[in-house]
Amino acid sequence: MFKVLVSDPISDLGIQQLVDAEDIIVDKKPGLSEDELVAIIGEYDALLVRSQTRVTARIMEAGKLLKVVGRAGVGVDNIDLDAATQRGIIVINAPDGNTITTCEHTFAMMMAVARHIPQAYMKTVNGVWDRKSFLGVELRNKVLGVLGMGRIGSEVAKRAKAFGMDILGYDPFMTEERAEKLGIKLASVEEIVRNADFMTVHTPLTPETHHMIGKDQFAVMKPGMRIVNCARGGIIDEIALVEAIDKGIVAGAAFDVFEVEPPAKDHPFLKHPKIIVTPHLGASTVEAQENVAIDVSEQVLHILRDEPFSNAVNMPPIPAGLQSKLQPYFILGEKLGSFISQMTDGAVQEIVVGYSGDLAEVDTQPLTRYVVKGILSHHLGTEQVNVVNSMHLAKERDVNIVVQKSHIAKDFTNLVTVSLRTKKEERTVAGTLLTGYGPRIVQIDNFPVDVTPEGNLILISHNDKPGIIGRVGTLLGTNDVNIATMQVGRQLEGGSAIMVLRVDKGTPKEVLEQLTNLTELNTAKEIKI
Ligand SMILES: NC(=O)C1=CN([C@@H]2O[C@H](COP(=O)(O)OP(=O)(O)OC[C@H]3O[C@@H](n4cnc5c(N)ncnc54)[C@H](O)[C@@H]3O)[C@@H](O)[C@H]2O)C=CC1
Ligand SMILES: O=C(O)CCC(=O)C(=O)O
Repeated sequence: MFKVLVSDPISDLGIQQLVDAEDIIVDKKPGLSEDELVAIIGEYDALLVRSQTRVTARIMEAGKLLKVVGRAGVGVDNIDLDAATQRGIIVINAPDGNTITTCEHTFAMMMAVARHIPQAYMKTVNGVWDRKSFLGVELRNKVLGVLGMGRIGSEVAKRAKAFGMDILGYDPFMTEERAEKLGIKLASVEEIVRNADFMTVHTPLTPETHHMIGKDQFAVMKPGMRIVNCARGGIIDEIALVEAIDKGIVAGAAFDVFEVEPPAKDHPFLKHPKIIVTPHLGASTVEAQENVAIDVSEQVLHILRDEPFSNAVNMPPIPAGLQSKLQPYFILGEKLGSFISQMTDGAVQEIVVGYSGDLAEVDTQPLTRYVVKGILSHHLGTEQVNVVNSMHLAKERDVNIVVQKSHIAKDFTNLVTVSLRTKKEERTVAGTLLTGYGPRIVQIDNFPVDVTPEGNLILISHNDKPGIIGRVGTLLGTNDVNIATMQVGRQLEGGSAIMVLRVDKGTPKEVLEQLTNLTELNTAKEIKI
């Protein structure tokens, strides 16, 4: 017998298959505190949550029998994934079941902000017949900017076309071919901000998307823009948005999500006449709640019964015999993927992974998953990508993956080479495991290097001229960025060269910009591993 605890309000119909299963006992106990959960979780094999329960390390520590945490929805930001992975608890989500519902909520919000529906409703029910204050705008012939063209963003774009809108889309994984199929135009964030009349965000919240619409973007924004956020609080800088509305740059905003939920009582959105809000209702329809509960219950059943399952967010499927041989390479592969995705610009089209030397002899499929995970995590967020789903996510985004093997690894017993082809460029890194020293990057493009892929790095491309290293050192020093180690690689004296610096902390954007302005310096990128 397995025991399943449902700790959030989850559709009864959706979990019926669990209730009906002869080998499962389901307990529904919504609204428990962390302490209360810690006290009872020890007797359960599975925990089913929506977004209210915060599944903390303490809860998982106390869940001695816990095999799986099921999230009835997409975002798993309420679950401590590292703690789950450390304890071998599988976390699964239901990524598809609420796509259409959230897309439709986005439209409800877009229409409501275009026509002032909540504000007009409030006046009307309060007895004021005001037909003058609420002049709206049409969606027809307007430009809609969609940031994040995944499941929900793509559905929004399809429907916006039916409203006669022109769509500009931005997504690091969007290729020209997919954009053409969807009938949208690819654009940069800046192009969207400068040209769109409406803008909607559908990305996860990652370090890269945090405040991706902030002061700088509002400064160049097309006046009269209307903004919708039904994805995650924090993608749009809330304070900067209020300022932009008050300056007359933004005409209105509709938010379903907040940086802190629920928002404080004095949150500036709550009393602002041009901002409309809903309490994270994007996925709240009968259909979506049934869908996600059915999906997640099905997978929980499979996991408890030791059957093949899908939608794991954190579990690496490693064939037992290969575990010990490949384990150290998993770390190397993921680091190479993370490094190359941060050094490369443009929408990813192809990933070529080469295995040379001893590695050519073994089944490297699990290792490729780690490389792809490292690449995709930079754009999709570490919470969403894992070695179970990385290949699937790449395929979903039309990213071609090529694996090459060679028995000869010049100068090394083993070498993993990763090349990334994007619309803009093709870049390469190669790495090896040095016995006793761990992972090393030994090649960046055509330059031989010896870099430990760890911590805060700055990758600089420059011309090999006297004085450049000194200028870089002085600039970083005056900006309080301390260099721990430095590696320089070049092919020919006086030719193009690269520098990899390890610094003690993150490098501010302005300092990277100042670096690129130095004579003989071409690019400077921060890489965090
Ligand atoms: N309000 C609500 O109740 C709901 C909110 N959501 C949220 O909506 C968001 C989107 O969900 P899905 O479409 O299902 O996810 P998805 O994973 O299918 O799509 C996200 C897309 O964002 C793109 N992206 C990542 N970084 C980017 C960047 N810097 N710039 C532009 N695009 C970037 C990714 O490439 C990906 O294609 C998620 O944050 C999810 O948690 C989802 C369902 C309900
Ligand atoms: O369960 C909910 O209502 C939240 C949905 C959501 O934000 C998600 O699925 O990411």
